[in-house]
Amino acid sequence: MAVSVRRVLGAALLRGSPAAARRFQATAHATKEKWYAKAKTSSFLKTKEVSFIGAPLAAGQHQAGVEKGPQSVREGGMEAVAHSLGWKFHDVGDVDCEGAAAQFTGISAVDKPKNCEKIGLANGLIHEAVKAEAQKGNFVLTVGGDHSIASATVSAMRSVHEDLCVIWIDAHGDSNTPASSHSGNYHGMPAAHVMNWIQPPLPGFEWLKTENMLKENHLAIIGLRDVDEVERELLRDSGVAVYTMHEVDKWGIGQVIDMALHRINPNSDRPIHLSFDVDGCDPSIAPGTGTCSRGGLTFRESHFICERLSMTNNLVSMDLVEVNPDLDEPIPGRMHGDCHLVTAKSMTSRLAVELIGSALGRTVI
Ligand SMILES: NC(=[NH2+])NCCC[C@H](N)C(=O)O
Repeated sequence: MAVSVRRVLGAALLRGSPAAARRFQATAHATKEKWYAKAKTSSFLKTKEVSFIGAPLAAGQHQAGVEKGPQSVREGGMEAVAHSLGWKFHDVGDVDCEGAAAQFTGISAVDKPKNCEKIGLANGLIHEAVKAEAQKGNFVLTVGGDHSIASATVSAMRSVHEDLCVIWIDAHGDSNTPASSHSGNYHGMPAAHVMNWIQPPLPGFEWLKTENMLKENHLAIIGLRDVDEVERELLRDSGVAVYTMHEVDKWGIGQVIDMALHRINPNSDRPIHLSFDVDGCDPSIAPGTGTCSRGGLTFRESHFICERLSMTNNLVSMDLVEVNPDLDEPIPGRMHGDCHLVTAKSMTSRLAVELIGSALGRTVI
């Protein structure tokens, strides 16, 4: 570490910029973080082991195919990538979302969200699986499925880590209540639900306890550009730290992440969960998802988020959601810089594996 800092400092001085060198030194000192993520795990983890949980839930939206997300990430080389970064990889398998949902056969007690009881039952299983893996002290990687699963994963992580804070990457707020939602789709509601904005309690979600919900000021959402009217008011009036694409344009992703972390984790002493919706990325790099929105995060901005969070040494878990292989586009051709361990067949699945790699500590040098 010392060598690399000196090298960069030296380079800055050689370029005749002592101010830049001082700035670099100040940042290195202030963040108290190591520059190489590869060798370490989060200070909140007991092991350098990833638990991979497949959560093939599709009932929170209407496009078929998103249930194939976990398999596409597995086949895309996830295990090999994790191994190359020094992690043991434990594939827990897929949660039986369909089986759980099939247990509800009646007519739903509510109009909105659609499929409420079915999603609640499936999410209950996901919640238990995530909690069990987190209790072992492993890094928990849950691959969706649609973003509905986040109320299960966040509350499970929160039940193990009381101080948990969450970075939520998304084109959408996912902060609708049944009353504010136009679509009635639950994948537009999990953030609101896990912050206890939805009353009365939803049928099927009896496992979701108030003590495992997230405080508004422990959530930061980044990448927004497609928000519903009432949802906008809800977010504006809340304590959630919201950074839309406007803020990303204005400040750059580096500043935005630092501001977000400062809001939700000011003393860098809280464990962090990353809930990454691939539709936060621009459709030009992530076309295989159900609710695309133009003007999203670039390839580098998306990776920077994962790299930066890995470097905090506080990242304990991650969701990667909304990859829909049926809507995806083929990879146009291999490039020299492509990692040979990533064997995904289509663009968005490939991006998902690569982003998880960055969150697990992949660095250029
Ligand atoms: N996780 C997602 N892709 N959410 C999209 C939500 C879209 C819209 N705001 C809705 O509530 O229906």
